[in-house]
Amino acid sequence: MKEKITAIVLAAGQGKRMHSKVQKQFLEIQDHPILYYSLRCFQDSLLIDDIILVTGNDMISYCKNEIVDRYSFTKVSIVIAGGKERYDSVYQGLLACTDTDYVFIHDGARPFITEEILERGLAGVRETGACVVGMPSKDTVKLSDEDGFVGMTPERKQVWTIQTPQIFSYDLIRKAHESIRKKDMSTITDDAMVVEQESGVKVRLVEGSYHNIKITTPEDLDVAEVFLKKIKKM
Ligand SMILES: Nc1ccn([C@@H]2O[C@H](COP(=O)(O)OP(=O)(O)OP(=O)(O)O)[C@@H](O)[C@H]2O)c(=O)n1
Ligand SMILES: C[C@](O)(CO)[C@H](O)COP(=O)(O)O
Repeated sequence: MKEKITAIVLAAGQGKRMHSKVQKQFLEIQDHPILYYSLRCFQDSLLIDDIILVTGNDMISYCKNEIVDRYSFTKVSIVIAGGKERYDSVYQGLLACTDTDYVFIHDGARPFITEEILERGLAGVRETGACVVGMPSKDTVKLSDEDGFVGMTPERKQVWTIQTPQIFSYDLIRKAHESIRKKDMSTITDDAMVVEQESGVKVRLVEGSYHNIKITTPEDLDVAEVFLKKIKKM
């Protein structure tokens, strides 16, 4: 039987670091909400069968009417409410999956994914069941000690900055979430950490792109405008 691949797109965050009235995933760049761009990529992708859109309880109608229906995102099978933390929203997305073999978990605040990134992610997840996209760090990274001094400097060629999508075999990520939810999750900032901590499975790193930024603070909007203008010219 053909395997089923689901994208879980996260749009339930408050965007506190953006300091805007409208949550950042709904801010418009080049006439479309930021959330539109990643949904467009998943909708058009030959790899993706369905999309679960996770948003705030108060934004479900908006997402259904102004995003899913308006842009005919027919692969969106359900729009559901997320939770307080990102990992709570991911968990709600996982619970909403039906007969899924692989999940692509993606930040709705990352508009610049491409079909090539999805292809690399799918090839990567087939190796062990867990794959994250990221890019080798262009900066030297230092870990601070508790007093604000340099604790250590990892060798740069081993340092990657991590993006989304993060791609998993459904059973693996679901079991890892069930297991970690009984513990302290306060240090969990991405999906791979859940698998790293709760299973012996190695997570494959594949290249995303340096364009695949997360819109987090106001200056990211300026960068996104420039990237989009460039993409539109291509
Ligand atoms: N409870 C949450 C928190 C985050 N997200 C989503 O996860 C992605 C990455 O999170 P981040 O950039 O940290 O978004 P926010 O939590 O909205 O930002 P902030 O931390 O500045 O409040 C975003 O698409 C965001 O909407 C989510 O679905 N549910
Ligand atoms: C998952 C993530 O986008 C990978 O870079 C990131 O860790 C999300 O972190 P945030 O604290 O929600 O910005």
